[in-house]
Amino acid sequence: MYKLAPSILAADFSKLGEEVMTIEKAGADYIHIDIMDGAFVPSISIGMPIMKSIRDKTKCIFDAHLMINEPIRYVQDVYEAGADIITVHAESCNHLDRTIKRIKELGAKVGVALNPATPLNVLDYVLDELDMVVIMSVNPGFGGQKFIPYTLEKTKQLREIIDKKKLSIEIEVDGGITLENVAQVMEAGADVFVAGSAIFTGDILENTVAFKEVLSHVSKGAKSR
Ligand SMILES: O=C(CO)[C@@H](O)[C@H](O)COP(=O)(O)O
Ligand SMILES: [Fe+2]
Repeated sequence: MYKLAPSILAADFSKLGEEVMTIEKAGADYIHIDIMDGAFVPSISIGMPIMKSIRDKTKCIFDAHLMINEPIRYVQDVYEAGADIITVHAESCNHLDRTIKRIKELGAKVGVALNPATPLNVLDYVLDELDMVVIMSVNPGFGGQKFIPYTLEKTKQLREIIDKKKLSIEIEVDGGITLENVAQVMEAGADVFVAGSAIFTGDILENTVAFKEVLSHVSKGAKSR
């Protein structure tokens, strides 16, 4: 089953609780929460108090995407704020293996994100420890950027590796996904689709329903998951 993970980075924060309830009603699977530190990425976004404030508004899975240097310093706080899946960037961890183990010890699911230019082989020795790999299809730091087409090939390669090893790891693709290009991302082999501006610009309910409609149809070449 394909999953939709609206990124609240593009939400109207003055009515965040309401918007989260709207996307849940329309079928969102994960709530994607982008946490940025102004150091690993240029921008600063939101943190644990905001996560906590919406935790009781929805039963959706909280998918926290940490764009912060040395995220090991904060994984416990993020978990306690309500994260179900905690994703760290391979590029931001001095000790990726230790960071993965720490997240698992907490009882959260663990994801590792790769910037567009980071090769897949950085995951060679840790892949079977992971619940999710996040292929960044934009350079992290901002919503509303254009999808980088070469990340489709990277997604296909990762799909092949995961299938060959018979691992049950979700592939999430994050950045620049729209109703126009989502079918290509499905065909490349992704399981989870992050969409920020494409969900929160205009009618949130209609946008979410439209994405769910596309994701419920297995397009030519795509496998049913
Ligand atoms: O992690 C990031 C950006 O760094 C993403 O989660 C974006 O926030 C997705 O937003 P759109 O590209 O869909 O507007
Ligand atoms: Fe993200």
